[in-house]
Amino acid sequence: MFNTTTPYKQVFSAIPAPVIILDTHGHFAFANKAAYKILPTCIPLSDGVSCTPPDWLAVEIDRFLKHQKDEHTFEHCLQLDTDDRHIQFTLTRLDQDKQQSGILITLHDISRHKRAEQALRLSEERYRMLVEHQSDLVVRVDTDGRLQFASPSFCMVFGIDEEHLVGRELCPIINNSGQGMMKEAMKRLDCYPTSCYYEINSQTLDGPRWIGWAMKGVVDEKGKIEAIVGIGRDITDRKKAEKEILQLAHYDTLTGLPNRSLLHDRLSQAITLSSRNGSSLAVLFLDLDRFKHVNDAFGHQIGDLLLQEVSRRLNSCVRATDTVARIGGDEFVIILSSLVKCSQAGSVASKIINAMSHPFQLGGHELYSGVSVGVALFPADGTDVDTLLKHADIAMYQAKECGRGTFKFFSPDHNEKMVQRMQLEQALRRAIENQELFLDYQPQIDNATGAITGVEALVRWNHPQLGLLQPGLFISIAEDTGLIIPLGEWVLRTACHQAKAWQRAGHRQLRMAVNISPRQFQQRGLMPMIDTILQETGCDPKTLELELTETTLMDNPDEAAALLKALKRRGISLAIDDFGTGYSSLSHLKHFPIDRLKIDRSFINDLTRSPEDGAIVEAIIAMAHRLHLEAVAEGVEYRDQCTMLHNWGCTTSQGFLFSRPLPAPDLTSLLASGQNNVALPIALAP
Ligand SMILES: Nc1nc2c(ncn2[C@@H]2O[C@H](COP(=O)(O)O[C@H]3[C@@H](O)[C@H](n4cnc5c(=O)[nH]c(N)nc54)O[C@@H]3COP(=O)(O)O)[C@@H](O)[C@H]2O)c(=O)[nH]1
Repeated sequence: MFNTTTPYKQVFSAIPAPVIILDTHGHFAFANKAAYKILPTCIPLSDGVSCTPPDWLAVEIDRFLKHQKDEHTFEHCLQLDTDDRHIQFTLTRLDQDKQQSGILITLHDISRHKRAEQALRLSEERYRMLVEHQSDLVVRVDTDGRLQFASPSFCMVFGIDEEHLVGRELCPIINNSGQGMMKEAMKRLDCYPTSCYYEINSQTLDGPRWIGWAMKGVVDEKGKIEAIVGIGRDITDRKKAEKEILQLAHYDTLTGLPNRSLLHDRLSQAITLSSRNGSSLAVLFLDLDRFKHVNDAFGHQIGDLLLQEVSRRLNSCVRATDTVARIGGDEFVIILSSLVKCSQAGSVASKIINAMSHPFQLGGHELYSGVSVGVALFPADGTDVDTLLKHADIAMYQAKECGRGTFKFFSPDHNEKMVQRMQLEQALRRAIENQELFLDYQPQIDNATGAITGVEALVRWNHPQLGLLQPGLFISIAEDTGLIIPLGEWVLRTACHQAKAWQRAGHRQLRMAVNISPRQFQQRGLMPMIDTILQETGCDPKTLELELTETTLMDNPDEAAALLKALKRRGISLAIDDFGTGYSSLSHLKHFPIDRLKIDRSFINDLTRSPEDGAIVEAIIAMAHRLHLEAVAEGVEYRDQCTMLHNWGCTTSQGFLFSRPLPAPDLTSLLASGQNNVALPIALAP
């Protein structure tokens, strides 16, 4: 029998581990303090007093004794205070003098370990639930890229039998051509084991789908990759949206051509390539001639069809490696890369002009639309994107000035002119509000009496640095930039105010002629603007005359006729300016409610020396009479010109012979000077 007075007791009392000793009958014989702490209710013995152990322990003791083993371990859960405590019991025989003298029980509190185990189990369960029920695809592969695990979603997407997936290579399943992906991922994860991402187009049971794979390396305790876990998500919709956004950002929706932004990229790349291999490239800037007219006359739908057809024709004129871009309404840019000879650019420009000269059959209409092309060369005309585009644009303007339907290479001289033009444009924007504009008035004379029957208002610009500028220098800029709209409105208002002032001063019949530019005439708000000014100034509409060029009217004859009729209804008279220099269709002319034809001064100039000019002028005057129109001669500088005109029946003249354009106060004095007329050439004097 175990003797508790033996040195064992002292030893066991001193150690911190809980220990219990049972006697040979299996009764409690001793428990140290640590054991009491754990089993205060289960070990109801006072030191030295033997008592039987609880049933659950007695069963285990029996089992131990029966099996004759040296050691027996079991776990038991004890309710201590409010806590459940998991205790591991280890039973060992105690021998004294080779006789069994008792059983030693060591206790080990494994509650914390148990809790951790349970937490792990729960967490695993949670992860399993997540993996098995989520739509993302989850795989784990070994370092050879062979599957160790795949989520049910993966098996479903790729039509794989779950039972036969372990050991299969992942790459052939997700993308046949993606064999290298795993190797690459492995290499990358080896260097940076955090994670990497691939987007792979896979053939799934639902057809081709884009899947984004986030890969993460699983490392062993030595930090070496032992597997890769991949989470895949279907990103097909995102890819589609990205493609659409890219398309919108870089391509013109109407024609499908690259837009300005993509053009910049392509041109920049082409410049880099050309610099590297020492080749040339050309930038062609194209602007359709008369596109606005097509839009106005046939509507925007036909205008759109025209732009689409133009795009097709342009593409057919260049190589597949060249770029055709649409950068605005009717503006296109072409990049011709890797030119062998710069003259090639001219050949392509000619080809384009020829392609555009053929009629377009659109929506039942046969349309014609030419194109003007400007060419800038790399590196001669510029070595960066902006300069090349700017110079090609300038060259295009020059082509337009040369009569449309042509091409021009960029020239630095022309550039100088363009720079001046741009400076003037900037200054012109401020000219109206800075009150730098003013009007001169040139008298129109009755050839029979010498009376001043009217005046033409002519705008001038008192430029703060350049001094007095004539309209020939700035009207075309105003027309091209749209500034003609506010400028024209200012001219009309000022002229009407002046007309009203002269009417008040007694010159009630004095006609005030005002030039209306093509763009002003096409402007939708023209009629309301004229009405407002007439109302505002109180000017009698019967004294107002609008001068329009033939080209202005012929651009869209039907609309022009309607507008002219509306003007006539208000009592405003109408004159065709510079007659003979534009292209009038006589059949249209008879439908226009015109009052006067102003014979262009180029015919008057040589009237006395050129029988041809004389014949033209005589014919115009005769035609005017037959059409019940008045003929007015402009640019009359010599008496004999005036005599000839009078003899042919021309009733009115305007020119330096009578008076140069005058400031309003000077004309007021002239009008007030007496007979309200100017000296007529002697031969005509009444
Ligand atoms: N849209 C607008 N156009 C305008 C306006 N004001 C003028 N203009 C147009 O600018 C062109 C040039 O005009 P300008 O330099 O004023 O020249 C006019 C006359 O000075 C000039 N003229 C008149 N008589 C003679 C002459 O005997 N010899 C000669 N060499 N030149 C002469 O002719 C111009 C008037 O021409 P026209 O208008 O065709 O009657 C000119 O086309 C103007 O129309 C404006 O406010 N708006």
